[in-house]
Amino acid sequence: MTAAAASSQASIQAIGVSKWYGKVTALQDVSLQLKPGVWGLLGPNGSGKTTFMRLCAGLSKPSLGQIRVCGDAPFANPEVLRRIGLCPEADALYDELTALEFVTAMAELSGYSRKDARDRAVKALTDFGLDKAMERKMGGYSRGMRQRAKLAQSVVHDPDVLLLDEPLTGTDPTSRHVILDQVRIRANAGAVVLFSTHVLVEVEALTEQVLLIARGQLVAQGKVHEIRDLLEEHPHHVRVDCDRPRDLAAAVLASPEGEGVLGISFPSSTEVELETRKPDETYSVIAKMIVEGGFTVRSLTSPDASLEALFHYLVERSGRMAGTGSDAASGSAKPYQAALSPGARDTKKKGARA
Ligand SMILES: Nc1ncnc2c1ncn2[C@@H]1O[C@H](COP(=O)(O)OP(=O)(O)OP(=O)(O)O)[C@@H](O)[C@H]1O
Repeated sequence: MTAAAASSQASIQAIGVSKWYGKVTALQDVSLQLKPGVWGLLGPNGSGKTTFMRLCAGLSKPSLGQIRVCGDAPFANPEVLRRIGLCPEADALYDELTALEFVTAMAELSGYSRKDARDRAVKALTDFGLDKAMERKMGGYSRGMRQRAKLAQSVVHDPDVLLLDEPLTGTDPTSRHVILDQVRIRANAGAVVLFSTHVLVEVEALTEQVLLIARGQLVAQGKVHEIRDLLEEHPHHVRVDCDRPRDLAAAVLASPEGEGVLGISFPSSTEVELETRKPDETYSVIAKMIVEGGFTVRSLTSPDASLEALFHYLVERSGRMAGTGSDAASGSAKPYQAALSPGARDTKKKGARA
């Protein structure tokens, strides 16, 4: 590593990165470039978030392609590793140690003297709201406290690149507030913060910049509002559990506002499920028909209100567009990041209707 690279700006770059574990493809041809700021890495379980974080943290090497952190490969590269902080998803703490002992030891591993390491540990633990509990053994900590101890160790050496794998897992609203504040402070100070989660609202509270990953592929990259547009664009399902589901379906279809409905099915004898491209209109027409027809409704739900549905939709659609069928993990589906890059919104819309 050169002196120039050692002082280069904080960044993460992936160039055609794939990672296999035996026959399992955990990541497939991921390319991206991240500058300072907070980046939300969104993906359902098993989509490759942790694998990507581990590659960035230098804990493993890509099977193909290159990862560069601050301009250089992180694997077995102490100069780069010194600039990286990782809060792993796994809850692997030493229960017999106090948080202060643990975070001090982590700072010493980063090369600080015992005294400096301890001072830094006290500051990091205080920043994460553990000032009163730092001398207690972590075995007695709640989940949220354990999470904050892990976060404190990830920032104790003031890293330029902060990798946070599902950092809000098991935290209560107060802990979340503290954690999100610290993430903002680090990003404002010039760090690249990669924040993984499967919950869109967690990211929305922090940043506009989102990377969507599914089945190991980067399926979309853009601003939160662009992702929201995609959510609106993809077919939405509304399920109603009521006394006369077939009559309700007929009433909705007969109404002029029911024209956005693309399909109807009856998952059980008391349920009707409508597929629509215009969820707002469909919700209002259902409500109107329920009142006018005097239906008795037990529940009205959307089975795909979560991001999970969007991931499946994007992966399937990108697979169809690339002519590879729905199993994008085994095909060469084109990710959406190009379509979602600034100035390319029209391309995306055209592609969406193709
Ligand atoms: N060490 C490993 N050996 C074999 N397969 C692995 C290994 N690590 C991950 N995988 C597989 O790679 C894929 C991606 O896993 P990864 O843990 O990166 O996903 P994730 O998005 O972090 O999931 P989660 O949200 O559940 O943590 C999964 O199919 C997983 O089973």
